[in-house]
Amino acid sequence: MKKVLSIAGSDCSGGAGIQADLKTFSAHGVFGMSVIVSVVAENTSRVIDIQDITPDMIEKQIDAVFEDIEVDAVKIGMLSTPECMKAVAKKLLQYKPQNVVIDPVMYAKNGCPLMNPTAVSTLIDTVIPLADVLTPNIPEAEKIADMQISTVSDMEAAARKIYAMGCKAIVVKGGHHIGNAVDVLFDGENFYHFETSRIDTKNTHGTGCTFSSAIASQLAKGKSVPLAVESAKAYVTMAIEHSLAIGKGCGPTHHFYELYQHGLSKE
Ligand SMILES: Nc1ncnc2c1ncn2[C@@H]1O[C@H](COP(=O)(O)OP(=O)(O)OP(=O)(O)O)[C@@H](O)[C@H]1O
Ligand SMILES: Cc1ncc(CO)c(N)n1
Repeated sequence: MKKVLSIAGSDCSGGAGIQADLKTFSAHGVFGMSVIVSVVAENTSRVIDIQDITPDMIEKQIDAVFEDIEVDAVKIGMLSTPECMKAVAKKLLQYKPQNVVIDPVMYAKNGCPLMNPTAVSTLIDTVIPLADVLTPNIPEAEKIADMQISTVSDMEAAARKIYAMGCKAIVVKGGHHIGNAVDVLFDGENFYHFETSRIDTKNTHGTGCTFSSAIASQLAKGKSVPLAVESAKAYVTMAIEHSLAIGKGCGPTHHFYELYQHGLSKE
């Protein structure tokens, strides 16, 4: 069985973060592991507080996994401060895992900040160059590329600009756009567009976590980057179609075995 590690924050309400990652891994039939970087007291409506795990403890969790288990892919989510980023980057440079998917989480769906704004330069200098696939949403891509994004060609321009920062491929996600949900992948050579109709729901908490974890799962199983992104887009679309009206705010995506079994090939 392929083994995939999530390095991310914990969402106690279960819809995003480490919890969404582990559910996505299970639905893909890969063995999920987790290194917790921050504990977030949050729900579908708001973030109440964040407690970062110490850099030393982040490093020790990563050591515990890598000294014992062969890791086929890593998904990285919320890294709230430069200190957390540096601890994770140091260990990635030490263990050099394959198939690193980085979701540069800055805000929750309800608009609450999850990354300290002063950490953007550390994200660019130390984290982005470690990504095989980077998956910013539009507001994140705007911050990283320092430009406004209003059209699909702006998404392409931002993808080029961020690619030049050292990641091997980038997907600018179109969940925050209007009209169809278009994601733009750039691998340094080609652009690929993955487009679906926009699903009319407010229950999109954790879509980005679901998408990046699905990409990591598919890369672990040997798919190329474009095929892994295509399949992850199909997975997250189904997970949004079946999303749950849980809580008072933006409800979570749904991961269930039947969805995987009937909707996607098991491979
Ligand atoms: N309403 C929607 N209908 C169809 N697809 C959507 C919708 N919202 C998001 N998506 C898709 O979900 C995936 C995640 O994109 P999105 O931009 O929502 O990520 P995100 O903002 O990082 O998510 P989050 O921060 O909640 O984890 C993308 O493939 C995007 O196209
Ligand atoms: C812990 C965590 N990571 C990521 C997100 C982004 O949705 C969230 N809301 N919470």
